Parts: sequence; structure tokens; C-alpha cells
Amino acid sequence: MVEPSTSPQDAFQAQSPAQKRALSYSNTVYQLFSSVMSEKLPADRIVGEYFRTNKKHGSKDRRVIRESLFALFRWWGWLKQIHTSGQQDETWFACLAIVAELESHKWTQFSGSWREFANQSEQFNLSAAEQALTSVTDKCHYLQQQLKQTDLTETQLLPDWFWQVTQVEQSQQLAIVEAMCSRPPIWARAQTLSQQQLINSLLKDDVEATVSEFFDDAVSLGFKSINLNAIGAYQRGELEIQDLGSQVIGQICAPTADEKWWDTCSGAGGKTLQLRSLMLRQEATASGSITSSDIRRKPLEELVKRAKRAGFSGISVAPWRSDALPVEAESFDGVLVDAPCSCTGTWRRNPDMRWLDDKDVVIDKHELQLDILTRSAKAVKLQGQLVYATCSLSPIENEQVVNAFLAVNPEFELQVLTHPFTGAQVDMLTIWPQNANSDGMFVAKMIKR
Ligand SMILES: C[S@@+](CC[C@H](N)C(=O)[O-])C[C@H]1O[C@@H](n2cnc3c(N)ncnc32)[C@H](O)[C@@H]1O
Repeated sequence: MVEPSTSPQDAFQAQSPAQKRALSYSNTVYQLFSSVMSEKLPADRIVGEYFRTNKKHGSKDRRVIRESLFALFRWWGWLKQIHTSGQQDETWFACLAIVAELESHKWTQFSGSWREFANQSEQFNLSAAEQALTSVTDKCHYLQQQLKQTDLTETQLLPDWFWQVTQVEQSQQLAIVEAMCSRPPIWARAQTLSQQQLINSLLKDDVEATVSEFFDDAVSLGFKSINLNAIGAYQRGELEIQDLGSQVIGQICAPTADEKWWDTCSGAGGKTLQLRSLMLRQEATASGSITSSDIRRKPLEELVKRAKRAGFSGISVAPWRSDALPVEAESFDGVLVDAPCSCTGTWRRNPDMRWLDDKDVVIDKHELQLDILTRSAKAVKLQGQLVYATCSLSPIENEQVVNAFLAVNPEFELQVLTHPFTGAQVDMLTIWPQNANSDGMFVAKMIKR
């Protein structure tokens, strides 16, 4: 539970209104940061709960608090090397001042105050960046110079274990860090409208959207946070928020209008809705269907609501209540296994998770993933397709699961895929966040012979 900010640290006395507010923001961000780290709960959840119970903050306050907090996690791989005390001391103020420079935050009166508090220690002589820092390498140089610390490197921005479990070639590492330390846009999928119709409709609600060059139903809603409930197209089910990387999965499934699909780990139905939308785009009265399953009941209830909002028929729900198949064996043209995973591919949106999780989050799930894939495969009919997907970037949860499955299920054969963003032909497809400004994803497609 995060307590509301009450008094600034006694050791730091505000000499001006800007310093007073800077201390108050610092106090709130500090409480939130400590809470995320100690409770090991997602920052989004902790911040959401804090703002729900502390209504005093206006929209500007929220922005300063939220953006400073998430920036701390984005750059924590460097900052943790100077802030080791766990106290709200000069090193803490240095962190706040530094992230404001690294992300070119506009609240310079507060970041200037944080810098003044940091500089009360002889350890620091921080100054504002002379120009906007654009690349991670620029940022690294700025920090090396400010902190007089030359052993900072770009790869420290992701935990060591990430590099161990992903086995990324050195030549690719910088591009990954660069993507992981920036935010992707909010991606949406035109669900019942054409891309252009959706863009026109969004304009009426003052949302400037742009089309994706890759899929004819994907649109970018830009980087500003949006109140979805105030958008007509969302209320009418004409759009769904879905990251571009996630949209790759439905595109790889490529269901035809009359096929019967099973979404075995549907959650609240992000991909179920996409599959149905893809069918309806081919034929307004598509006779195909999708059965959606999950071990959790609540997301399935949410799925039903979302399908209703879109006016979609042809979707039914079959909860997994035991290890037994909740659907008829060998009866589906396509089975999608969007397996539970470490979610390392979503770290751009959740930078806190890279410091809350550890290597086990990747290693632990391999067996469960193989088990779900093996059980789900029993529902695929002859010549049917089996699609395995995760939002992990580690081969342990991806290629190794598929290879282990193929080793004992020789009737399944990998199908060559075309990378939607690079055009490369691959046996199994990893979408890296830097490929098209999205989250990271993995997908493999097999045919039952
Ligand atoms: C990656 S999420 C699915 C996201 C969803 N497909 C979407 O597009 O929004 C994985 C889902 O697998 C479910 N799950 C976990 N263990 C499972 C199991 N043993 N059998 C079926 N589903 C499981 C989780 O409840 C979770 O909803």
C-alpha cells in the first residue's frame, strides 16, 4: 500500500515554491518506486491504485509522477550503480535529475531543483544536458561525464540474465537496448471498419492516427495516453488496442472465412477477436468459428463482452477445467497456442519488469508451455495448422519448446514463414522490438501431415 506523500525529507529544505513541489513529487515517486520494488508488483498496477485513492493530483502532477517513475525503471541499469542507499538522499535526487535529462522532460523547474538537492553532496556536480540526448550512446556518454564514471555501458540497461537467456549476437545488442529504452506507439486494430474509416472516425474524437505500412487493419494512435472510453470507435467495438507484434500472430494464423479455430490460451480474447475480424474481412457472413479457452474464468467473461461490443457472432467459450481437452479431438482446422510466458517481449511498455523478474521466469515455464502445446495439438485435424506463440524473446520458451514438441510428434511439420517486417524466410519467427516499433513476439506454424 502506497501512503500519500505528506512531508518532504527533513534533510532537504525547500527555498522556493519550485523546490517545494520538487520535494513533494520526489516523495511520491520514492514511495511508489519503493513499493514496486518491495512488493514486486507491476508499476502500472501500483500507480493505478495510488491515483485511484489519491484524487488530489491534477493531470500535470500525474504526468510528472508517472513519467519520472517509469523513466527510473528504464534507466535503472545505470542508476542502481549510484543509488545504493535505498534512502531519499542526494543520490536519489541525482537519479530524478538525470532521468529528466535522459528523457528530455519538460518540467525543468523541478528537475533543476532535484539537481540542486543532488549537488548538495560533494559527490555530484550535475549540469543539464546542453542539447537533447537522442541515442542511448549519447545518453551513456552524458552520464559517464556527469558521474565521472567510465564503466557504464549500453548493455547494462537490461539485466545480465536477459543477455544469457536470449543469446543475442553482439552486433544486435545495441539496437535491442535502443528499442527497449524507448516506448512503442499505441497500436490498434481496425475491427469492423477499414483503416481509413477508422482514422476518420478517430479524428472526430481528436485522435490523430496513422496507418501501418505492414497490415491493412493496423493503425498507430501515437504516443500520448488516451482515454479509450471517450472514443466512439472504441465504444462501438470498431477498434481494439493490440500491439503490432501481437497482430503478427493473427496474420500468421491467416484463418479463412469458413475455418474452425481453437484459441487455447485466449485470455480476454485479443487474438480471438483478431481471428474473427480477419474472417469477416474476407466474407461478411463468414461461416467460420472460434472456440476460446483459458484456465481463468474472468478473462473469458471479458472476452464475451468484447465480442458483443464488436457485434461478433461465431465465437464460443470452452473453459479448460482439467487436463482433459475442453473441445473435440482432431476437429479443428487451426489451433492457436498463445502460451503463458516470461513476457520479456513487452518490457518496452513495462520497464519495471526487467528488475522485478529474474532468470527463473524464463526457465520455469518451458515444461508448462510444452505440456499445453502437446495437449492442444490433439485438437488439430489432418492437414490442420498448429500455431505456437509467445511474447518472450528467449529461445528457451520459443524454439526449444517447438523443437521438443516436434521431436515426439513427427506428424507435425514446420511451415516456412515470411517475416512480415523484413521479408526474410524463416522456420520460426521472432519479432524484435526494433523491427517495426512494436513489442517482441515469437511464432511458429506447423501442419499436421
Ligand atoms: C499470453 S496470455 C494469452 C493472451 C491472449 N491470447 C490475448 O491475445 O490477449 C496466456 C494465457 O494462458 C492462460 N493459461 C495459463 N496456463 C494455462 C493452461 N494450463 N491452460 C490454458 N491456459 C492457460 C493464462 O490464463 C493466460 O490468459
